Amino acid sequence: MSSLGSHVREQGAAPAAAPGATPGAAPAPAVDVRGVSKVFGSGSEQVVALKDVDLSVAQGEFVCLLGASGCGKSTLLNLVAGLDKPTSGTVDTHGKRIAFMFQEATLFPWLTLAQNVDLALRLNGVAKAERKPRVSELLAKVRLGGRGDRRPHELSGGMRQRGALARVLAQDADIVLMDEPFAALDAMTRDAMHDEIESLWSELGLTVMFVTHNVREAARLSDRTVLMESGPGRVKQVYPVTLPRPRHLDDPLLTEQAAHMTDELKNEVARHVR
Ligand SMILES: Nc1ncnc2c1ncn2[C@@H]1O[C@H](COP(=O)(O)OP(=O)(O)OP(=O)(O)O)[C@@H](O)[C@H]1O
Repeated sequence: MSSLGSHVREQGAAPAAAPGATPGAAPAPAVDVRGVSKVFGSGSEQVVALKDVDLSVAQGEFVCLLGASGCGKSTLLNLVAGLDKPTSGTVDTHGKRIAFMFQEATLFPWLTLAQNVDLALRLNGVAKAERKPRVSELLAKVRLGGRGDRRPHELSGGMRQRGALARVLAQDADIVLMDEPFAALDAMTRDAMHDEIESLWSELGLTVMFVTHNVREAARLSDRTVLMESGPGRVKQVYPVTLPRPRHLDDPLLTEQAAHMTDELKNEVARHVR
């Protein structure tokens, strides 16, 4: 483990209290990654995707993972989701419910938006009688009220991601893992989605781990941004982002914070492509 890794652990032990938490109470952990390494393949084909990663995320915390392509961000999310197992080390999510959101909205194209959300509720064990009002409520929450009869191809990219968000909410998750969810959206839509996810996160007390290549997005959204290094993937630096919320991308203080992180990221990318 690097000394920066231990910095993460200290940070994770006592971040800002979660929205709705008892004032002064230490936030409970939602995710504990301890000494995690992940190796793919073997022999000359072997890739050490992660090495000795330590990271704690508190309940209600918003953490962004930033780093050059291939530094293991998605691998780390997959391990937290339980979709894959570490080669060594442990990942503990304390029995919490986890939902995943990807860059491409994973809506079934042959179902309407309402049916997509209904299916997520059904898979979550919600009784039929409760589902219809719940679908309407969830679509209203992501500002898609009245669009439930549309199929995914009839929606804009931003609307599809809102639909994906409604499906995430239908899963009643405590922890939401987001892998570059807004990367394919235009700047204006992305901006609106930032407001959306921030207000849902705050209202519902979600714990979010959010992968991005976009430094300003990380400064806009996160309580802490974790910069990862590549070859092998490790935690390089952790940046607490303490700017008041709601934040605005054009806030000079946010620009300043992002510039600081950009310098480190540029060094990291340059080191990787050398
Ligand atoms: N299933 C797999 N088999 C073999 N190698 C893999 C597998 N999954 C990931 N890798 C390798 O592990 C490393 C980390 O990949 P990962 O996708 O986690 O990085 P990333 O930081 O999310 O990249 P990007 O930003 O480009 O999405 C890369 O070298 C990748 O090629």
